[in-house]
Amino acid sequence: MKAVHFGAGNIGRGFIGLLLSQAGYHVSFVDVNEQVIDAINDKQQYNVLLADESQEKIPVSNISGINSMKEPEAVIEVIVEADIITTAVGASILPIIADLLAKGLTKRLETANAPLNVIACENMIGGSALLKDEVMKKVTTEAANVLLTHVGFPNAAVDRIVPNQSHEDILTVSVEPYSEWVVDQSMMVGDLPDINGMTRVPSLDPFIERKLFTVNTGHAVTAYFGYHFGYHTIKETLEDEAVLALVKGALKESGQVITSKFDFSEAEHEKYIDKILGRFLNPYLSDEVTRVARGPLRKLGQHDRLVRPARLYYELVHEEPTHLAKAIAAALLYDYKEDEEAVKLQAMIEADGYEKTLEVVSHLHDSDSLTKSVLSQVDALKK
Ligand SMILES: NC(=O)C1=CN([C@@H]2O[C@H](COP(=O)(O)OP(=O)(O)OC[C@H]3O[C@@H](n4cnc5c(N)ncnc54)[C@H](O)[C@@H]3O)[C@@H](O)[C@H]2O)C=CC1
Ligand SMILES: O=P(O)(O)OC[C@H]1O[C@](O)(CO)[C@@H](O)[C@@H]1O
Repeated sequence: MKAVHFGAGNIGRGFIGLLLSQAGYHVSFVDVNEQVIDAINDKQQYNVLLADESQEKIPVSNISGINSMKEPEAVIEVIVEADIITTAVGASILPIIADLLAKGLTKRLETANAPLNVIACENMIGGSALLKDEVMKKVTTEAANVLLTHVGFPNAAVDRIVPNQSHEDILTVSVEPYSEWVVDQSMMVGDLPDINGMTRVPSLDPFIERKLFTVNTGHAVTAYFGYHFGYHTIKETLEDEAVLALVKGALKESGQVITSKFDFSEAEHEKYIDKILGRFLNPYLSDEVTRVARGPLRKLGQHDRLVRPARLYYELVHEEPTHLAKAIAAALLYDYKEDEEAVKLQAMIEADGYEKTLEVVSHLHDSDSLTKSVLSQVDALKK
């Protein structure tokens, strides 16, 4: 069995590539990072280290790598032969990889018509659907009609904390022991063999929203407050009782949205939140606030982890989400110079002010209650 995985980074090597290899697939990693691809081809194996008291080392083998900048034709060839395709490249990169995917899938139609699933494993709602739209824009109408029936793009939620790595061997990756990969069964085509660690569900919405608006909301809120108050790591930030209270406040607000929208009880959701806070405090992981805060323009997007739960809170709970608004304010103040999106965000604020920036980045208008709430929290944080 053959798998093609785009993105040999932290989640690629530490989670999806690991599970696919364990399930018996040969994994062809596709990446633009020459050093990583050369190392994969040179060593043909790497280790995943579990960040807990066991420090278990899991060897991953039956792998190869392709540099898509240098060998696009080789990527097309592996797509032709693939039994499954996955990605973990970052939401903003999906439109870029759609180009090679479209070429590979078009060529595949000439020789093979076995069903295929393409699963985007990114932190966003509807990642595979977005990738599908991008691919469909790049193929002929004739090919698009065949792809619609032969290729599934099931949406997925992926959850495993994999921080920045600092091992001597560039392929070694430390991961938290916990992991969850949930895939929308209704969007799959054909018979995909069982993959240990992948759960199929009839509808993904409750799982992706619960995950994005708890794990990712909680993590992002911690990171933006952590940066604002001068902390370096997530754990250090949460050890400050005052910040922990702010994070818990934000999770209570997003939690009310989740339990109002979906069939999770409040008690069950409280346990879910506690478990996540425990994961953030894992003493065996050192996770920098600047990694978790990365990409503030994406994270301030209207459908993402801060603004969407805050807006839904107004709609469903009919109150002001003060903690989420404060977190959005902290995100607006995020000025880390080595983060390209943070630099752009600060340039926008400098040129046009907070209101206009919120309108462009988060689709919030100056008359929105959330805008007013965020602006007053910006003033409070700046004092
Ligand atoms: N690290 C984590 O804890 C988690 C990350 N995620 C999601 O997984 C995705 C990947 O995140 P990470 O693995 O942390 O990032 P990463 O930066 O470690 O890995 C991304 C990889 O994609 C590669 N890439 C960039 N452009 C490419 C292109 N055009 N073609 C092929 N490869 C390309 C990069 O070189 C890099 O190796 C993101 O969407 C993230 O939100 C989801 C859950 C957990
Ligand atoms: O910041 P991104 O790219 O959304 O992805 C990383 C996030 O995903 C997580 O693993 C949670 O799933 C956290 O580590 C982090 O908040």
